[in-house]
Amino acid sequence: MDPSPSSPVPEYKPTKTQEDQWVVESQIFHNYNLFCNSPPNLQAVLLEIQRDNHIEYLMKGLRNLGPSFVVLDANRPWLCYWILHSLALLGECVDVALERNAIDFLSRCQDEHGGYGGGPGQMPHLCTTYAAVNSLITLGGRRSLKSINRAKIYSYLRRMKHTSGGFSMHDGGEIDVRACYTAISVASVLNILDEELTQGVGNYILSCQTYEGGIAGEPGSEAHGGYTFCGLATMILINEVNRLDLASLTDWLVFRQGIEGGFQGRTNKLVDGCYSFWQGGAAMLIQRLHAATDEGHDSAESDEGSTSSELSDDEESDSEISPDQEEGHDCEVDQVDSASIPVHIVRRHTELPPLFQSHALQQYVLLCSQMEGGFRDKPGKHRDFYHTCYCLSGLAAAQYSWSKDADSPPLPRSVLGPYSNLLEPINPLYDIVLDKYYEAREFFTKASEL
Ligand SMILES: CC(C)=CCC/C(C)=C/CC/C(C)=C/COP(=O)(O)OP(=O)(O)O
Ligand SMILES: [Zn+2]
Repeated sequence: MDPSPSSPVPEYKPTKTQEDQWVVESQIFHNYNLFCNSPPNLQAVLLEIQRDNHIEYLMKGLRNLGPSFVVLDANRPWLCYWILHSLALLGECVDVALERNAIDFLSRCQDEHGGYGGGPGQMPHLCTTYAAVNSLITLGGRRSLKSINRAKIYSYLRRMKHTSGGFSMHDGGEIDVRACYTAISVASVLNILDEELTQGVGNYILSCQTYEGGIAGEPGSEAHGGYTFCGLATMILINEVNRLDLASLTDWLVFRQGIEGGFQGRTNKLVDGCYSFWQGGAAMLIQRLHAATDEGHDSAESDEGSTSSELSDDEESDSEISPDQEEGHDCEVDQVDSASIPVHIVRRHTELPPLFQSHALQQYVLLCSQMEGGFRDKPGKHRDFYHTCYCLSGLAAAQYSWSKDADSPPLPRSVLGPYSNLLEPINPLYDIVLDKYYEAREFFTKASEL
């Protein structure tokens, strides 16, 4: 039927997001076309991690924080972490002078009542506390680890604890899933996690899982990759992951990978290199949870049959799943030695393939986010240390998401490009390079025994 002249078909007007999507897709596919139409020797170069350029960019950034890290802003512990962790992923150490400078600067950010601020004299904040602690662990060594005042951090975390079960980002600050993650991650890695801190956290995170399956920043908000990583990692660290609807979380997460190869942070938004870690790291955690329950079984069979992702505190008791856990009900935190969970996560490997298209993600990071030094969100954007850190962390998550066991490196087929692209392995729960995590674990276990 002809449309009536009195009601003409409205002119099609794309939304701003659709227009952005077309521009981004055309830029991304331009990069991919360039790659496909290049001779093999050039293709090999395009897929290579430009290690030297990245190291130069990162070292310059570290030095530019100032001889005494005097740049004025509230983000310096974050800058330290993003740069130091990126260097560690690339297998690079910093020299003694820079290391001392970083330790001294971070010590000056430590508040007299506990926690770290964005700079010396600034109010302590959970995000900068997380960034400072992860930086000092990444630097490693006695001097660095000893500089962290665990007793005061514990009292700071207790002060940030809110009656809702969550945490405030700072005195009088907002309560959200980031605050839960940063508080629990710091407490866990420093070996000061106890029931006073974990109480009610699971309920709070659970109230943030949305109808889509992902996790939002606060109850009633939209599911987002950043918060999904934070919520999932927190639930694993407090040993309550079983309470989440992991099936719908997994569905939501895997559909966030776009045809561009990268991940988007939320439905109908653009892909962005930093979600390589927030989504890719979360996918790696879910895969490790499967490994935890699949151990000793045929993976395909147990993939269908397993209903619980609860982690128990020793290898033998892995099969002892209580009827409650079997049905996915609440679990009892105090039965479990939460301190052993982070090691279980990194020790358990699986022959299950990654939950996402690992090569496609690596291709996005290498061909679209990688610059002559540093990484970016997407073509057309500038590089920065945040995206460099999370593109590299996501790349590591993709490379290590398919290895046969904890002690063997990934097979060459898991690594896109030359095998020399392989980065250092991480503990995805904290996003800390694995050998630095083990060093800190040993140090803070002994510190507790004293
Ligand atoms: C450890 C720690 C503190 C983690 C933080 C996690 C994290 C990255 C949260 C994301 C915050 C957020 C709502 C971004 C949306 O930005 P946007 O609207 O610009 O981006 P989008 O379009 O991709 O959603
Ligand atoms: Zn981003």
